[in-house]
Amino acid sequence: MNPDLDGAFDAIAEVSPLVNCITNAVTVNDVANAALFWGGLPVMSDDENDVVDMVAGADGLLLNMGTTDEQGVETMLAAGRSAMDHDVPIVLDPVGVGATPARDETAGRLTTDLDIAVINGNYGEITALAGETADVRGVESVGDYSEIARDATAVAADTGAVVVASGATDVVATADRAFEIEAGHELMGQFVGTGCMQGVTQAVFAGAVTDTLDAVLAGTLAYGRAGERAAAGAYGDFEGPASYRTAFLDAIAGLDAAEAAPDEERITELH
Ligand SMILES: Nc1ncnc2c1ncn2[C@@H]1O[C@H](COP(=O)(O)OP(=O)(O)O)[C@@H](O)[C@H]1O
Ligand SMILES: Cc1ncsc1CCOP(=O)(O)O
Ligand SMILES: [Mg+2]
Repeated sequence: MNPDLDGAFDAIAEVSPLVNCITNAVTVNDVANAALFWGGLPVMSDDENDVVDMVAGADGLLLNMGTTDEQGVETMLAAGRSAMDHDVPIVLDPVGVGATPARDETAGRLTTDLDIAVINGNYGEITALAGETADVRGVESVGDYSEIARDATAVAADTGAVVVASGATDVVATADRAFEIEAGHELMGQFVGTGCMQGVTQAVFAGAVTDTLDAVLAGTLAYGRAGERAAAGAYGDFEGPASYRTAFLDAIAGLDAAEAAPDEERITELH
């Protein structure tokens, strides 16, 4: 199956979803531009005095815990409560969960106290959230994850979120369905920020497309296709990972539903 890319791109053009991102200091600019280039409106409010009101009028909230601290977690919880009060979908990127106890505790608080619409993490992070043994070094997923679909499903069942486990093959799971998405390029794993930009991609798509699973399948496929089109040179020549990053951002900006649509089916429903 392939998702309704025409519907998703039209919805984003119509809504121009405002997405408040509380995100890490490493990739914040790439996250803002990825949101803008898809057709959303990014705002990076992270002051508790401001963010509660900002989220009240937003279409999406991204919580990326890459460089958060104690105050940052409280701000995320306040922003998340505002999102829940105003039916704003929350996307969680549990960066580095499984690497330290503090990160495990933060992810536990966010998933317990908030009603999360989408969790987008790499294989190691999703496996750690499932309570299974994971090998997360800093923010990198290392190790072998042959049970990733089972573990993503367990996280979905536990939290009610649509779960995206990113890797060479992305896995998307709800409590009762799971999919593999074959899209993307290995160059996407060779610079910092593609996980973070995938998180904000979910927030833009979920901020415009009513059904969260439809939004995530379309957003995940489109994101991978942007990586492929850039790798194919459709957005200019590149010399290595740094210039590929620029081509990749240009691909997000340039991609429309027709270019995002692959020639063959890329999504397999596992169950
Ligand atoms: N070898 C690969 N082949 C295809 N896509 C990849 C590959 N490595 C990473 N990606 C893509 O890059 C994005 C970020 O994934 P990942 O590297 O797992 O996240 P993170 O940066 O959070 O560790 C995802 O869309 C993923 O599909
Ligand atoms: C390196 C680093 N350290 C804390 S957050 C961060 C960025 C992680 O980015 P991504 O998960 O997109 O690779
Ligand atoms: Mg990541």
